[in-house]
Amino acid sequence: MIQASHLSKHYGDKIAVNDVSFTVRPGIVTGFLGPNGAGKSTTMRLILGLDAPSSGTVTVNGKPFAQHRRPLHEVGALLEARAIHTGRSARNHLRAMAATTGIARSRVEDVIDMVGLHDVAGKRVGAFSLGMGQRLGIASALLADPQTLILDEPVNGLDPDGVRWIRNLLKQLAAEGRTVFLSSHLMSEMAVTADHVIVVGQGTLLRDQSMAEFIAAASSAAVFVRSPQLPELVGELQRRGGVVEDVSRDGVRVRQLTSDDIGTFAAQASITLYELSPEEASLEEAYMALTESSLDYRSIDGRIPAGAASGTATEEGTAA
Ligand SMILES: Nc1ncnc2c1ncn2[C@@H]1O[C@H](COP(=O)(O)OP(=O)(O)OP(=O)(O)O)[C@@H](O)[C@H]1O
Repeated sequence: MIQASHLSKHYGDKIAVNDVSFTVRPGIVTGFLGPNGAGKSTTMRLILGLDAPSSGTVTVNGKPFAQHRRPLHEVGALLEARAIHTGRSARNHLRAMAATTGIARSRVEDVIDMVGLHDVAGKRVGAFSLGMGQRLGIASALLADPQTLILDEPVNGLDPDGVRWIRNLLKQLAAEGRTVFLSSHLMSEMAVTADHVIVVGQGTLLRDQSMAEFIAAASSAAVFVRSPQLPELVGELQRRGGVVEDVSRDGVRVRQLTSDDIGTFAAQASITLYELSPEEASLEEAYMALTESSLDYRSIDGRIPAGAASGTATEEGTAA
């Protein structure tokens, strides 16, 4: 469990994190969302004791990270943009980490297998692709079998196979009762990975709620219906209090009635339905609606300038 309480971080007069309080619970995947510069990486660094808060506190399993006797057994982390320029092989890199943290050598082979690096474990890390580097970073994070995982943009640089692999891995780790906290700009992926979302904008907490609640709040509460008996259906639904919009040859959008109501009323009037779809916003739509006003890097024509694009280009992932 990660608990932030009135956490703030200032760099000179720049407020990176502004009085943020939240709890990241075990057993689920929690997504950390926000525009570029919103304070996500800073918050993660504060959790890991890599930076000191200006005020407030943040604890992992009840204590500040640095006060744990064996911190790497408590928290595994993958942070962005710190390349490992080493002539060592992946296996030797992990063995060196294991030796300095009192972890059995056999565990190194376990994590190599777990992250799918078996075929390249003898290869020099400096020659790794971005995706291989990310897998090595994840292996490093998992090495001490920690209860809590903090991952900054873990899917960065992974191919579709790698993205699916990490999604399943994170869900499995959460199902084992671990705390999993990850940031990503890839909304479609976050939507299918995270159960809960914490959204920040310009350093402040904008939302802390379940994925389902976050999406439902942005959804229109309309239902799209298709029927070969559209005129009869429209008449029936209006009689029952439905507000009917966008009638076309394809179908109709209905408000003020639920999909259950519409299905029941259509059946009672012996009207055939071909489709009955509650209209739900995507995570991207929900996120954009919330953060539109807090984008730091909007240029005048609305494009994100080069260098501020989502997903930070890292050469290789690494573990804290
Ligand atoms: N060491 C630092 N010195 C000065 N300002 C900093 C420092 N670290 C971060 N900042 C500033 O704090 C703000 C938050 O940055 P942070 O990297 O935490 O955002 P982020 O949400 O992780 O962004 P991204 O999605 O681009 O990774 C930014 O305005 C950034 O420029």
